[in-house]
Amino acid sequence: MSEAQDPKRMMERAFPTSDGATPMMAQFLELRGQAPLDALLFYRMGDFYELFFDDAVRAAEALDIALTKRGEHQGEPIPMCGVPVHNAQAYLSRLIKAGFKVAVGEQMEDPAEAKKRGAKSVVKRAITRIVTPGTLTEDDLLDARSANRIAALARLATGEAALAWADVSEGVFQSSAVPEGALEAELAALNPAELLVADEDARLASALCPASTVTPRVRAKFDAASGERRLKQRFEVASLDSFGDFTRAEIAALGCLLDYLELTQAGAPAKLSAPRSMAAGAAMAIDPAARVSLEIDRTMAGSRKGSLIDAIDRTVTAPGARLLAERLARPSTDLDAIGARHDAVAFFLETRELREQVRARLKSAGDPARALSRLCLNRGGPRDLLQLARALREGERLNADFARSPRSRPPVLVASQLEAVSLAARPGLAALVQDVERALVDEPPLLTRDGGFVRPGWAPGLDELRKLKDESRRVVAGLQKTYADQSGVASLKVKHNNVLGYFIEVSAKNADALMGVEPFIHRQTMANAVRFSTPELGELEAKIASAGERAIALELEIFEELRARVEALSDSVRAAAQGLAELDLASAAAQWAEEAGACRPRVDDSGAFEIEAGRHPVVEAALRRQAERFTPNACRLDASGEAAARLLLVTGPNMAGKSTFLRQNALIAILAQAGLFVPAASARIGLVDRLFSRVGAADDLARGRSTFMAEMIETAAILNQAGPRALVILDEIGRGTSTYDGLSIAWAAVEHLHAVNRCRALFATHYHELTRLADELEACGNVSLKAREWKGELVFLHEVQPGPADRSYGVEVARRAGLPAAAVKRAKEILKRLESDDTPAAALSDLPLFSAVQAEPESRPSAVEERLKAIDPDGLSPREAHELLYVLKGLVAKDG
Ligand SMILES: Nc1ncnc2c1ncn2[C@@H]1O[C@H](COP(=O)(O)OP(=O)(O)OP(=O)(O)O)[C@@H](O)[C@H]1O
Repeated sequence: MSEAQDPKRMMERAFPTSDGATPMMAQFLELRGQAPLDALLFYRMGDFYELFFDDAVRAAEALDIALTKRGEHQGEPIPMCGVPVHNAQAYLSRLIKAGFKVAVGEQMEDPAEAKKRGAKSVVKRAITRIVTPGTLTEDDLLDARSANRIAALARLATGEAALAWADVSEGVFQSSAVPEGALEAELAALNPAELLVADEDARLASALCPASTVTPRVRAKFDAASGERRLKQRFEVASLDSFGDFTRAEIAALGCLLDYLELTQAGAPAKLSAPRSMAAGAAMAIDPAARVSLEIDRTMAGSRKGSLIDAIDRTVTAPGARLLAERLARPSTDLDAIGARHDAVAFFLETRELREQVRARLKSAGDPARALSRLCLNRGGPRDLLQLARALREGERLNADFARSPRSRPPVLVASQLEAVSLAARPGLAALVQDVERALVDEPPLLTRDGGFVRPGWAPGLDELRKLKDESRRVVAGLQKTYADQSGVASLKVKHNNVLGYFIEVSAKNADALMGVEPFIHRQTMANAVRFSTPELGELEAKIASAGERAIALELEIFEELRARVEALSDSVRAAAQGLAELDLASAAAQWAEEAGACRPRVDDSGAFEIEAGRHPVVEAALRRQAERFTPNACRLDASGEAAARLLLVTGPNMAGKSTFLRQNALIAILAQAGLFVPAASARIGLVDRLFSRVGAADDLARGRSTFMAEMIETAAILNQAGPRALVILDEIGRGTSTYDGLSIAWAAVEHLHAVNRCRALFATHYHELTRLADELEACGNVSLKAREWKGELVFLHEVQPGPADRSYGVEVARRAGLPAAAVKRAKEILKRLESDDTPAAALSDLPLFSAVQAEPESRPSAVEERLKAIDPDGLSPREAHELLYVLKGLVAKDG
C-alpha cells in the first residue's frame, strides 16, 4: 500500500478553514467537511472533476497525473489536479483498486441558473455518492464473474458476534450469527471487498481479512436498538420478525451496514432485498487455510487459472458464474437443498438437447441482476433496460423450449426457476418487456444523456421533433443556395460550430461581396476565411436547438417511465434474474459432469465417506492436456469406525500423489455439497459440517508467522474445533521441526483426532513409525501410494493400496531432481546406516565424515552421444547417413 492511501493517515488529514475563502472555495470546503475524511472529494467543475489540497496531492500520486496550483487560500497556493468527466470512470477504477474511496460532488443545477442569481454566485453542488470498494455497481468497476460484497462485523459486549453483508450490485442483504471460533472461516467464505467494523476492531479485522478494505465506524453505529429502528423504517415493517429470527448482534450488523449504504448512496439508497438470516451452520464451514490450500477459487499464487472453479466452470452468464462461486464458497449442509440441486443437474445431464438449447439461450441473457440494481439506483442507462428485457424474453423462450421438449416434467428446482422466469404468469412484467423492446433501438448508447435511444414510431411527439431537425437540415441546404445566388459567391458554405451556431463562410477574397450587404452580418475574420451570420440562420439555430433539447427531454421522460416500471416490479425481476442464474448453473454443472465423467454423489446424514475411483478435477485436466492419464483412487472412511477406518494414514514416496489424493477427497466433499456432481465412479458422503485442511506448507509472513508456527496454529485449530461431522485433511504435519519433535507432534495429533475429535480424517505422513498406530487404534488404518523400481528407475503408479508404504524413496526422488551423484551416493550410505541401527545417534556415530568421501566424478556425455545429439536426420541424404554410421562406429571403438 502506498503511503498515500494509508487509512490511518487518511483519517488524520486536516483541511484549512474557510476563513477568507473565495465563494467557490468556501463551497468546496463545506462539501469537504461533509465528505468522510478517508475519501477523496471529486468536485465537479464543468467538464472536469477537480481535487484540491491534500486530496489533490494523494490523487496525483496515485494516478500519476500532474499536480498544479489554482489561486491561493490563506496566503498559500492551492494544490489542484483534475480528471475529465468523460473519462472519470477509468480514474475512479484506478483509485478504488488502489484502496481509495471517492466522494463525488456533483453540480446540482445548470450554471446558467446560478448566473441568474448574480455574476458571483456559485453553482449548487452536493455529494451524490461515495464510491467505495464495497458499494460499486458499474460494470467496468466490477469483476463480472465474482460477487462484490460489503460486510459489517458486530461484536457485542456480551461476546455475541454476527456478520451482515450486502451485494449492492445485486441487492443481496443477509446476516448470520457467528459462533465463537468461526469468524475467520465466515469471513473467508464471504471474502468482502469492504468490511465495516467498530473502531476498536479495526486491527483485528485487518489481520483476519487482509485483502479487504477495512472501514472503521464509531461504536454507536453498531447499536442494536437504533439498528432495529433503521431497518424497520427502511423496510416499512412494524417488526423484523416477518423476515426471520435475528440475534441482537445480527441486527446491530445489519443496522450499521444499512446506515453506511445510505451514507454512501447519498439519498438514492440501494434497492436491497429484505434482510435474511442465514442460520449458522447452514453451510459447510471451510477454514481459511483449507480454502487457500485447496485452491478453490484461486491458486496459491493468486490466479483463477488453475483453480477448482476454473476447471469446472461451464456457465455461460456472469450471474451463473457468481452463483457457482457462491456455492463453492459455502457448500450447503441442507440435505433437501443438496438433493434438489443434484436432481436438477441429473435432469440436464439426461436431456442433452434441451441443455444445449438452454445454454444457447442463456448466452444472450447478460447480467440482469446488476442491470436492475443500476436502474434502481438511478445509475442505469438504456442498455440496462434492454439487457433486462432481453434476459426476461429469453426466460420466456426457455419456458417454450421446455414445453416443446419430450421430457416435460423437470424436477422441482428446475420447474420453480422456470416459473420464476415465466412472463405468462406476470402480465405486468410481460407488458414492460414488450414496451422496452418496442421503445428502444437495438443498440442504444450507454448513457441517456445524449438521447438517440428511442425507436422511431414509439412516441409521435418525439418523431415530430426529430423531423423538425431533419427538415431544418434541408432548409440549411436551401439557404446556402439562396445566399450563394444572392451574393454571387458560388463557393459560399453554411457551416456549424458550437460558438457561432450556423454561419456563412466565404474565402477572404470573396468577403467583399457580403461585407455590409443585407442580410449578412459580419462575425469573424480568419486568416483565409470570413464568417457571417443572418437573422434567418439565427432563428433556425434556435429552432433546431430547442427541438433537439425537447427531443432529449422527451427521451428522458420515456426512459424514466420505463425505469420506474422496472423499479416497481423489481421483486419479480430479481426473482427472474436469480432463476436464470440457477438454470445456468444447473445446466453448466451437467455440461461439466458430462465432459469430466462425473457422477451423482449420494449425500446423507450417515458418517460415511465412500468414494470409488475418485479423481482430482484440476490435476486430471492438467494431465489430460499433456495426453497423460490420471489414476483414479478409492477412499473409504467411516466416522463410526465400523464400516471402515475413521482415520487413514497415507504413506508413500515423495511425488507419489499423497497430496493429490488428500485434496481430491476434500474437493469431492465440497463439490457434492455445493450441489454438483463429483469426479468419481460413485460417492456416498455423510454430511460434512466443517472441512479442515492443512496441506502444503506456506509461510504466513504477512502475519509474522514462520512456516512451522503457521502449521501449528492451524493444527491447533483443527484439534480444538473439529467435531464428529468434520472432515480433516492433514498433510505432513510436524515436518518443519526436528525429527523427534515432528514425529511426536504428528503422533499425538493422530491419537487426538482418533480418540477426541472422532472425525473422518486423512493423514499423510513421511514418518513411517506412525503407521504402527493402525495396529493400536481400533479405527485407524493404513493406505499407501505405490511406486515400483523398474530397470533402476523409480516409477510412480499413483495407485492407493491398503497397508503402509514399504519405504520412502526420498533419495531416489532427490536423484531424479538432479542432486549431484556424489551427494546421492552419500545419502544412500547414510540411509543404510540409519535403517540398520536402532537409534540415529548410534548409526551416525561411526559414519565417516563427508570429507572422507571421494567426490564422484560427474559423468559427461561420450563423444558418440555428443555426435548423435548434433545430427539432424531429416537433413541427411541416404549416402551421408551411411557414411555417418562408419564415423559413429569409429568413435565407439575409441571410447571403448
Ligand atoms: N492419481 C494420480 N494419477 C496421475 N498422476 C498423479 C496422481 N496423483 C498425483 N499425480 C502426479 O504426481 C505429482 C505429485 O503428486 P503429489 O504432489 O500429490 O505427491 P506427494 O506424494 O504429495 O509428494 P510430496 O510428498 O513430495 O509432497 C502431481 O503433480 C501429479 O502430476
